[in-house]
Amino acid sequence: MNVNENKPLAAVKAVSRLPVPSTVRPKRSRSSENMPLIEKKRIRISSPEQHAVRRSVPASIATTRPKPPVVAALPRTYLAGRASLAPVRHNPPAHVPSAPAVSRRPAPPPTSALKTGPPTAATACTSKKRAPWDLKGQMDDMRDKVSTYKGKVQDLAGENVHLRQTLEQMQSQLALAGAESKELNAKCRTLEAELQTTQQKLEQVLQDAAALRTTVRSQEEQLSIHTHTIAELQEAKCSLTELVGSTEVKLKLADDELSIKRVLAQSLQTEVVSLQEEGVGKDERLHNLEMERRRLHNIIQELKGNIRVFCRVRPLLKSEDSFCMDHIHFPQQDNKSVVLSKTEESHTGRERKEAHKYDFTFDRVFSPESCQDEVFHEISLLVQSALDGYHVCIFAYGQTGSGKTYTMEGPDDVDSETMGMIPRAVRQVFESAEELTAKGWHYTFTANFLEIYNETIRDLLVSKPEKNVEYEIKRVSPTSDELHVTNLRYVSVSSEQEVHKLLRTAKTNRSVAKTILNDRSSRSHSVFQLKIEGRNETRDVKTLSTLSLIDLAGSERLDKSLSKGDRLRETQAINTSLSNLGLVITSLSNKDSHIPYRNSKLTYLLQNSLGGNSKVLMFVNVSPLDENFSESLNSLRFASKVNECVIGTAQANRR
Ligand SMILES: Nc1ncnc2c1ncn2[C@@H]1O[C@H](COP(=O)(O)OP(=O)(O)OP(=O)(O)O)[C@@H](O)[C@H]1O
Repeated sequence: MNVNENKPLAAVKAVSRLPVPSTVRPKRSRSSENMPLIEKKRIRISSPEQHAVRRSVPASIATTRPKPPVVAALPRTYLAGRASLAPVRHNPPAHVPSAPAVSRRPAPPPTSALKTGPPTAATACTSKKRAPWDLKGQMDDMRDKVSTYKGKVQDLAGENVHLRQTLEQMQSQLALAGAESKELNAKCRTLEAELQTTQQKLEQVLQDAAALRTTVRSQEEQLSIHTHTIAELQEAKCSLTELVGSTEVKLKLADDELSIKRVLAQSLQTEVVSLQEEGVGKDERLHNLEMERRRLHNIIQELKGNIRVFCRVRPLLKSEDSFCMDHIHFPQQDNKSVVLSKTEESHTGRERKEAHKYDFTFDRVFSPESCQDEVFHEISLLVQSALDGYHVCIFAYGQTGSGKTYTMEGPDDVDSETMGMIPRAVRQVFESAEELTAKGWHYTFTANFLEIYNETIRDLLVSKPEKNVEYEIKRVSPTSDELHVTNLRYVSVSSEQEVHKLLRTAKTNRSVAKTILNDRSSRSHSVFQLKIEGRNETRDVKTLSTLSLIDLAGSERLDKSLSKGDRLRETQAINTSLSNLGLVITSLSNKDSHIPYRNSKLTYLLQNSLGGNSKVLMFVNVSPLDENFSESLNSLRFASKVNECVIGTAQANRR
């Protein structure tokens, strides 16, 4: 631009001879000077940025943002134009007030505007070129120009005034806007604080809402459960209602039935009373019949003899196949005879003598074929007597190995068929006692099991006996006939099984002793006693009896056993006690004033069971072996003697 500034002046100097003051000659660019004024105006007005600025002003006024200072907001070119008093036609003042609202970042002025300088007098005259000599014309032109410039200056001054007013307005608006801004800031802060509080509250509310949602969910679950339960309950209620309905119907029917039955019951009650009266009479008759049965039963027993002897010959064992038993015969006519026969040679041995026969008759003879059940059948009435209040004593006598233990207890591998007299008697006692409860009888039982070896007593129910324990036979009291053994174990039993348990214990204890002391069991008496106490409270009757079941020691003779030392003493003791048993029975039979019970422990212990007030049964067990002929003969002779005895009439022990 500066390059072009001096060019018009040079041109003026070159064409004009009139002095032209350099001060009034404005510097103009050649391009600007040559540009028509209207075109310059068009450039300014048509500047799109200016249009944009003007258009944007009203829109900017609407915002609440603080307004920028007017001067700062005006484009530089705009101000520069004014400062240079450029002969540009400005927009009317009416548009100016909107200038303050121009945005802080106005659009850059057009480059053409920057390059445009104010029009010079020379450029104004270019259209009408005066001749160099036409100084007057030139002067007129200059005057026109001056007046034109004056008018412009006036316009600009007016515009300036207007702009100042606008500026003041804008400043006041700015102050207002500042105050408003402060107020708005304060409000904003308040609102921010409120917003913060609200946000906190919102967070709290959200948390609460989350918790509530959880609660709602659980409540919903519970609700669904409850709903389900309610549905079930309703179903149950429906079915119950139906049930109640049907039950009510049934109840009504039952009520009707009940009233009918009440009438029936009344008539039945009357009948019962008459039957009860009848029953009392029948009870009385029944009791009398029971007592009569006992009396008759006793008479039968007495007729059979209060001491009876059964003979039993055992069969040959498998190990005894080589032996024969031709010497024992059982006559066919009855079951009460047994015959022993033996052919004896003469002294010279040349001639054979006739066979000797020894006939024996007993209450019952059992051949080797007889089974345990058959034998027990014959003694069961006697066992029944024990429950009726009679002392009953059953013992087995015979030589060792003749079958005493088998008869009384059974074999080692005992079963229901081979069970001996003791377990069978116990079973019958308990079964009969049970049956008699219907007739008002109640029984209690006490059991003991002992053994007498070499005249000393040992408790078979005690596995490990204490040393130096004395077993003495004594009266229960000085006035009582009842006996008891000191330190002996008396076991209260209430069932057959309990007694069987005791029998097993005794068997074990006996077999232990047998091992320790060379077949001691054969040389000892084993005594099982069951004390039976009965009471009939309605009749005020009591009974007391003892059922004694005894397996005696082997009765072999001293000369045959060739015993020495301890064995001799054992044999002597056995023989003494067995012969004392015979003596007692004989004395009882002879009704002697003195009965030698005290001669042996066995007879002393059994005195009540052997005496007049008891029923005695002796098994004489016989071996089938012919080598035992003489022992068998002795046993049968002893049994015969016993069988001949008649012991006085037994009395039931009733109180
Ligand atoms: N009636 C019988 N039927 C079958 N076997 C029997 C019979 N009697 C006894 N026996 C058997 O004979 C053997 C001897 O019998 P048991 O032991 O009973 O004699 P015991 O007289 O008791 O002898 P001990 O005096 O030594 O005790 C045993 O094996 C036994 O099982």
